[in-house]
Amino acid sequence: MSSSLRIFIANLYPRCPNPDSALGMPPHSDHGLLTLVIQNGVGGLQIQHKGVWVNVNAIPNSILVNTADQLEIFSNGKYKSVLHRVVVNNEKTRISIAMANGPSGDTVVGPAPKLLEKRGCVSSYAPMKYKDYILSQQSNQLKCKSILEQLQIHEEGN
Ligand SMILES: O=C(O)CCC(=O)C(=O)O
Ligand SMILES: [Fe+2]
Repeated sequence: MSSSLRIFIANLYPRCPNPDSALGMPPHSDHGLLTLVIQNGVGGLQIQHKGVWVNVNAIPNSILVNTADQLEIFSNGKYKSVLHRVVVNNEKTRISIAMANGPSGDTVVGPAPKLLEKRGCVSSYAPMKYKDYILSQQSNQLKCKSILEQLQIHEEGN
């Protein structure tokens, strides 16, 4: 991969009078390889672990690194992209800055051939051009891992 695509996202979650009936950001996984996140010390980010939403209590002055969809595809599922969401609270405003890092938009991403060869396994994901992946995800309005699931190849008879 000779170049990369980096998307800079600034998120503002104002305090909410009724936090139990609102979400700052719905459950989703990020489209790239790795996402770097910094935030203003106000919690709200949660990741799904074994079906349960877990608070991410960010360490002050740290950069959080989230695994994203192209990494899951490239590693043929070894590194799963993390499903996450943001909840709001009625006391403080959360601000976060996310830097999504991926290959160039024209890169067709599929499982790494050498990895498949070494492990003697078949591809579990259909290849797709990264920019088409982003467009599909955006037209689908952050619905969990729906685009990734569409690319998954399920072996018959298992
Ligand atoms: O506010 C956060 O920590 C998460 C932001 C996020 O998930 C995103 O921008 O994709
Ligand atoms: Fe995200």
